[in-house]
Amino acid sequence: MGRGWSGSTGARKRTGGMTLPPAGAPANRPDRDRAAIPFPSHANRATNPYVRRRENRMIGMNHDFDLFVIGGGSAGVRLARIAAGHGARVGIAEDRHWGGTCVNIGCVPKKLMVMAAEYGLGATDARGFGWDMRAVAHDWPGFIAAKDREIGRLNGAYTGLLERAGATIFNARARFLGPHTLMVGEQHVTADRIAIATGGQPLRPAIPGADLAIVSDDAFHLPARPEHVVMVGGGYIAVEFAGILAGLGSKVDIVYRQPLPLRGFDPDLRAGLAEALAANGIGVHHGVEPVRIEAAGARRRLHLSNGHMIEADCVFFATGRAPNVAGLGLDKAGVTARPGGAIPIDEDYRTNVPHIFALGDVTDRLNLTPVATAEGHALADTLFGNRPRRISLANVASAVFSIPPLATVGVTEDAAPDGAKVFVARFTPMRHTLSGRARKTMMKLIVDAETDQVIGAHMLGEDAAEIMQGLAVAITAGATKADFDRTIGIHPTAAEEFVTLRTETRRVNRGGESAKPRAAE
Ligand SMILES: Cc1cc2nc3c(=O)[nH]c(=O)nc-3n(C[C@H](O)[C@H](O)[C@H](O)COP(=O)(O)OP(=O)(O)OC[C@H]3O[C@@H](n4cnc5c(N)ncnc54)[C@H](O)[C@@H]3O)c2cc1C
Ligand SMILES: NC(=O)c1ccc[n+]([C@@H]2O[C@H](COP(=O)([O-])OP(=O)(O)OC[C@H]3O[C@@H](n4cnc5c(N)ncnc54)[C@H](O)[C@@H]3O)[C@@H](O)[C@H]2O)c1
Repeated sequence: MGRGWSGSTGARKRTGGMTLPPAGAPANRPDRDRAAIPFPSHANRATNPYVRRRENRMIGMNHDFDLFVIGGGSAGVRLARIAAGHGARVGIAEDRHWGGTCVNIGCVPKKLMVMAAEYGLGATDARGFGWDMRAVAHDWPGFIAAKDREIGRLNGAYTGLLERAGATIFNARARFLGPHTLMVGEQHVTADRIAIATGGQPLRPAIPGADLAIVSDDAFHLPARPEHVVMVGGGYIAVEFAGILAGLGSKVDIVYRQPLPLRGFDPDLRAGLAEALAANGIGVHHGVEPVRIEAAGARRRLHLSNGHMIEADCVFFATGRAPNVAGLGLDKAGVTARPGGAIPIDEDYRTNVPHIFALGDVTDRLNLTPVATAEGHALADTLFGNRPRRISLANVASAVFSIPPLATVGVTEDAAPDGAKVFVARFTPMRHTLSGRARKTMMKLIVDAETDQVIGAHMLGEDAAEIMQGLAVAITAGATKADFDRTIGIHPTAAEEFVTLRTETRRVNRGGESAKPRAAE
């Protein structure tokens, strides 16, 4: 390379064999996290056909790197370490936190916070099982410190993974100077190929006083739990943090524009979640928008489109995210982006400039960590692993870690083909027969009437995310309702309901009303 990668960028490089956790992997599963992917790094360079081909032809040898990745989040880290493992000369820049949104200010700390809230609610529920739980109190600063220690451990794990895979890491911001040239911190770097994996950031509505609100980035480091919070938005983050904060003892109001939360999810899940929010003591204000925020000392007044005002300690915007492209210098490289910043790509993650790729949230397709990591892995295998492949975004399961959680895979009832069969079960889960908590579980299957294939599965209730992962395998494999019916359940579980749904609740009827009334549920 002819240059030393040290100094102001803080770049480091080490090589060696490697095992590692996937981005966002829960840290309490060390054995599973140690994926059996060896990274003999430079040994790979001798045997890897891509490297041999490239070195034979000397393609790209006048550039510093075969691949430079901008962004060390879920997509970028996976791409960089797999590409380096295939023997490519890889550089990667991250200017904020290794592991990106998911590890630092997203999935992982959020899930720890959900768990914290669930312990408190569980302690209350335990009374129904004979436990004396009089002294239940939560130590917010203690919990945040414990959470931060775990996130710090994961940050170190990510840089370690990259270094041991043989990638050169830069603790610096990168921007384009030209199609093959980047400014990384204070250094010029050139690369044969460049991947943009810069993720996204929270959006604030353009209303007066918007800066008086917090966004999800702030919520992970609040010095104290706000006593009263107004969540604005009805999406993933709004309902997840409403559950977290209410579970930890805050008074919570949630304000959203639609009649129900979680637009795009199955209508029964949405209705069930709205009921669950209210049952958790959350004030639900639907069909309204925020119009302005004003400060009243340390308190905040949120004025709404219906003329009402809510005064609280904190207004929390969870009103969507926008791709991170500001200051990237896309124009210098000739890369085009859509008006909101999303970078359009083809099926092989190529932007309009063939040697520049984009993946993960910056493309604003399906903004989930497992999608970002799968894209990174597929791109690395395609470019450097002699294994061209694409991933399918059909039947990607997802979960919302509300309290209770919900999870989904495949089509919703709204999107199901005419005549599809709908099976619904709604019941009080066993634990709440004794806890006394007014909480229902809802499960639903949607079956194609012609092929008998199960084309959608939806659940609201405890363990929904854990249960749905297995159903996603069945649906991806094309399981039919007859396959579900011949599967013997595990008793006593809630999950067994998915294999004992025998009575059709209704049919999708695009011509008018559903064939059977919803009351049949
Ligand atoms: C609160 C919250 C909760 C979430 N929960 C879940 C969940 O439970 N499950 C799930 O699947 N998904 C969840 N997500 C979504 C998930 O976090 C994202 O889909 C995922 O992180 C996207 O990965 P990425 O690599 O595309 O981007 P990111 O993880 O955002 O990584 C991009 C990185 O690029 C860096 N960067 C940006 N510009 C530059 C530059 N010019 N130079 C150098 N570095 C740069 C950024 O600092 C960032 O670290 C959640 C998101 C949020 C906000
Ligand atoms: N469990 C998970 O997998 C998980 C969790 C959190 C986030 N995520 C990802 O992160 C993305 C961002 O999450 P999010 O909750 O911020 O976005 P979202 O798109 O899920 O929801 C945004 C909400 O804000 C509302 N909104 C937008 N502009 C508004 C305005 N001006 N005034 C009032 N309301 C407005 C929308 O109607 C919607 O209800 C998600 O779409 C998802 O891809 C995933």
